[in-house]
Amino acid sequence: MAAHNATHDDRTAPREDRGDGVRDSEIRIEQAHLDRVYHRLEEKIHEAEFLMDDAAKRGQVGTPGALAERDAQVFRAGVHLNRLNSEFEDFLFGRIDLLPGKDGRRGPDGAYTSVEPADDAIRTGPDGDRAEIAETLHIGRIGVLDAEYAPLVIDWRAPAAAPFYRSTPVAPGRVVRRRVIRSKGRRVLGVEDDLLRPELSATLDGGALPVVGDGALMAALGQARGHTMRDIVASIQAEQDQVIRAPAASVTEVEGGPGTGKTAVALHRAAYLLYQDRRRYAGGILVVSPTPLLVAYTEGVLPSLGEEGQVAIRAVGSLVEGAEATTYDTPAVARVKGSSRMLRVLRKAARGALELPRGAAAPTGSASSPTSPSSADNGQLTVDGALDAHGGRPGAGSGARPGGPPERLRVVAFGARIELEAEELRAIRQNVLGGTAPVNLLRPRARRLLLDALWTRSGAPRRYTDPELAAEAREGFDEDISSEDSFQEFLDAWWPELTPRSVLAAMADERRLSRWSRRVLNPREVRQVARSLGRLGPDGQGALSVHDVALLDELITLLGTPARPAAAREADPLDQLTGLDELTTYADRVSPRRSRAERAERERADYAHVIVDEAQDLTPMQWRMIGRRGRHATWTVVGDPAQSSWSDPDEAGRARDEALGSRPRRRFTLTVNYRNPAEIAELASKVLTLAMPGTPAPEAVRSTGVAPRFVPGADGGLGAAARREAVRLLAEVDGTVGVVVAMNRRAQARQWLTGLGDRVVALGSLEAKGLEYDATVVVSPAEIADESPAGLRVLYVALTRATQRLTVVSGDRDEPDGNAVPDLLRD
Ligand SMILES: Nc1ncnc2c1ncn2[C@@H]1O[C@H](COP(=O)(O)OP(=O)(O)OP(=O)(O)O)[C@@H](O)[C@H]1O
Repeated sequence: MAAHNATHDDRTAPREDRGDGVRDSEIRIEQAHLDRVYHRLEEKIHEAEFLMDDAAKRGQVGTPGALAERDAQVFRAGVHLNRLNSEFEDFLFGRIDLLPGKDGRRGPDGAYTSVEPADDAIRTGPDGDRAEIAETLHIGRIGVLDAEYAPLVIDWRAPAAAPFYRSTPVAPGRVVRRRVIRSKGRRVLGVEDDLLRPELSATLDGGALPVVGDGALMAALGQARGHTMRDIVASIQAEQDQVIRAPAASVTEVEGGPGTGKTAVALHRAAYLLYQDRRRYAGGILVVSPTPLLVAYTEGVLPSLGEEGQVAIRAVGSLVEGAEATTYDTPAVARVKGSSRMLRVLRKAARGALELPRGAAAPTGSASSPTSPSSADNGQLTVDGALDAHGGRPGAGSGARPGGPPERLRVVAFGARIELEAEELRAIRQNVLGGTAPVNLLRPRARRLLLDALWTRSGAPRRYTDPELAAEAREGFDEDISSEDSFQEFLDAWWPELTPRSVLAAMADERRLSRWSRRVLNPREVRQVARSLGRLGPDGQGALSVHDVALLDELITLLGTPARPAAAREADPLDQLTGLDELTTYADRVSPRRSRAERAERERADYAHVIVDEAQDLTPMQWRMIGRRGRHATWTVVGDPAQSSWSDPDEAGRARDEALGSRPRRRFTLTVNYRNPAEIAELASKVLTLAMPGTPAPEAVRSTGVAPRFVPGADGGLGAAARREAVRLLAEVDGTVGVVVAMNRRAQARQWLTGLGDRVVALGSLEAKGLEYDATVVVSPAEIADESPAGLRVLYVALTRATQRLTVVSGDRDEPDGNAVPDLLRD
C-alpha cells in the first residue's frame, strides 16, 4: 500500500474569512469549550491525588496482598496524574464538524464510527444541497470524558480522530469543517479553518459555518525554528496519517525525500502504537537516530505527545551501555569498519585474543595483573602443601611465557607431580574453541577438559575398577585441584575473561590485526583500521568512534557475558519517568535482584518495536547491532536512499534484510516536502540528479520568493565569507542558522562563528543529518562532495536543511562561475 498523491488541502480549500468579529466570536466559542475541559481536568487530577493518598494509607496495613495492591494503585494513579499534568500545555488543538455517519453506529467514545456520511446526510432540493452538522468533536493530546462519559476531548490517536487528519477536499468523508485551535495553557489564541465541503457551508440547517484563518499547515510551516523539533499533531497530513496509523504487525517501511516528515511521522507512530496497545509495547520502543544532535533535537516530541518512559531514543553510537561514541572515523576507515567483512575479523579476534600477552588484551579478574605473587623467577609456578583426598598433596602451577599465556600447567596430586605441556594445552584450547559459542562462556568447559586431562595423566582411572569409587575419587580430585588459588590463577591467565573493549584495543596492533584479517582486509585497510584504534588504551579505554560501537556490540555477542553475582538494583528508568522515583514497590523488594549484566542483556534484546530513523545511513555492522535489539520486535524503518552516506547500498541492503528477517513488509512513500521552500528544493534537486539520477524530488509545499544566495569565498576567504553570511542571516530570520562544512573543517568553522551567539551552529556535513534551521550557509559544496564516495548524497542532505533561506559559499575547489555559483549547482 502506498500513500502517494497527497492532496494539499490547505492550498485547495476555498476560505472565507469574515474579519475579526467572526474570528473573535469563534475564539470565544472554543474558549468556552476549553474552560469546560480544564474544569474536568481539575476534577480528574483531584481524583488521581485522592487515589494516591488512599493507596499510601493502604500501605500501612502491611500484609503482602495489601502492599502489592497499594503498589499497583500508586503506580496507576501516579502515571495518570503525571499524564494529566504534563499534557496541560496546548492540550486541545483540533475540532471537526461532521455529518451523520453512514450506519448510525457509535463507538465507545460516543462518536459515529463510520467515515462515510449517511446516505441521506445531504438532501438535494430545488435551492441546492442541504445538510446538518450531526456531531462536533474536539481533538486533543489525550481523551477526556465529562462526568456523564460523553467525550469532551478525543485522543488524537483514537479512531474517531482519524478524519481530522485523513479528510481532504477530494475525499472529505463526513467532515464539513476542520479547525485547528491554537492555545497556550488555558487561553485560546486563535483558530485556523479548512472547509472540506464548501458547497454545504451556506446550506447547513443550523446556519452557515464560519470559517477563519489561512489554514493550519501553512501557519505551522512558516514559524521560526528553534533548537528542538515540535510535534505536528495539529497538522498531520493524510499521507502521513496513513503511516502513523498503519498496523504494527510486521515491518513498516517508509521512504520519502528530505523534509517529507519521516522523522516526525516515526515519532508520532511511536505514540500511536503505545496508545493502541500499551500492554504489548510495555516491552519498550526503541527509536534509533543517526546522531546525538538529532536525538537532542527530537527528544521533546514524545513528551509533548504525552509519551515517555516506554520509548528510548538513542543515537546509533550510544546503543551499547557504557560506550558512548564521541568521534567520527575518516570515510575510508568508516567504510572498512562498517562493512560486514568485519564480522569475520572480529570472530578471529575474539578467539585469538586468548593467546595475547597479558596486558595487551587486559583480561578482567585476577589475571589482569601481569604476574602473580607466587611467580618464581623462571616464570613457572609451583604450589605445594595442599592435601589431596587420599592423603596426597595436590597443587597447581603454571608455566608462563613471559608476557604471554602460560604454557605449562603443573599440579601435585596423589603425592606426584602432574604436568600438561604446551602442546596438550593448545589441543585442549582448540577443542574447546571448536564451535561457535561465545568465548567467555566456554571457560567452564575449558576448566573441565583441563581437569579431565590431569585426571587421565595422574593414572588414577587405571587404579579404580569400581565405577562408583572412581566417580567419588574423581569428584574429590576435581574439588581439591579447583579449590587451589594457583589453579584458578592458571585458568585466569590461560582462559581470561575477555572484555570487548580490550579485544578492540588489541586490534590496534597492525601485525596482529593482519593475522586476524588474513584474506579479508588488504594491508592498507589493516593499517588504517589499526591506526584508528590506536587511540584506545590497552584495555580499550578512550574515545570510541560511531563505528567502533557496532564492533563492540558484535564483540559482546562473540565473547558473551558470564553470569555475575547479584548486584544492587539500579534505578528503574520507568520509576523516574513516571515521577514515582521515590517509591519502591513491594514487588521490587521481594523479587530476586537482577544483575547489571542481565539488565543490559535484557535491554539489548527486549524491544517490542524498533523504529529506525535515517535508515539509509546504517552500515551492515550497525544493522547487525540494531537487529539484535529487535529480534522479536515489529519494526518501522524510515529513510531516503538519496541521502545515504554509506557507500555500498547493496551490502547494507542485505544486512537490513537480515535484521528484518522474513517478516512481511508494508511500504509507504511520502511525497511532499514540508521543510524547504520551492526555491531551495529546486537547487537541491540539481544535486539529486547528479547523486541519484532518475530519483523524483519531493514536491515543496510552499515558496518564499527568496532565491538561494551565492557568495565567493575562495583564496582563503572561506571563513570570513561564512561568518559574514551567518551574520546577515541572523538578522533576516527569527530562529536558528546552521553553517554546514566538510567534516574536517568542523573545528575551524566553530572558530569562524565565535561570539555570534547560540542561534547559530557550526556543523560537519554528517552531523547535519535530520536537522533543520531557519537558514543555512553551506560552505564549499565541492569539499563536501569530495569527502567520500557518498559525498554527493551528503551534499544533498546539507542543501536541504533550511526552512527559509540558503546561502552557498564557494571555495577554491568549487570552480564558481561569475555569479559565484559552484559547478555542482549549475544547470
Ligand atoms: N504535517 C506537518 N505539519 C507541520 N509540519 C510538518 C508536517 N510534516 C512535516 N512537518 C515539518 O517539516 C519538517 C521536516 O520534517 P522531518 O524532519 O520529519 O522530515 P524528514 O523526512 O525526516 O526529513 P529529512 O529526511 O531531511 O531528515 C519539520 O519541521 C516538521 O515539523
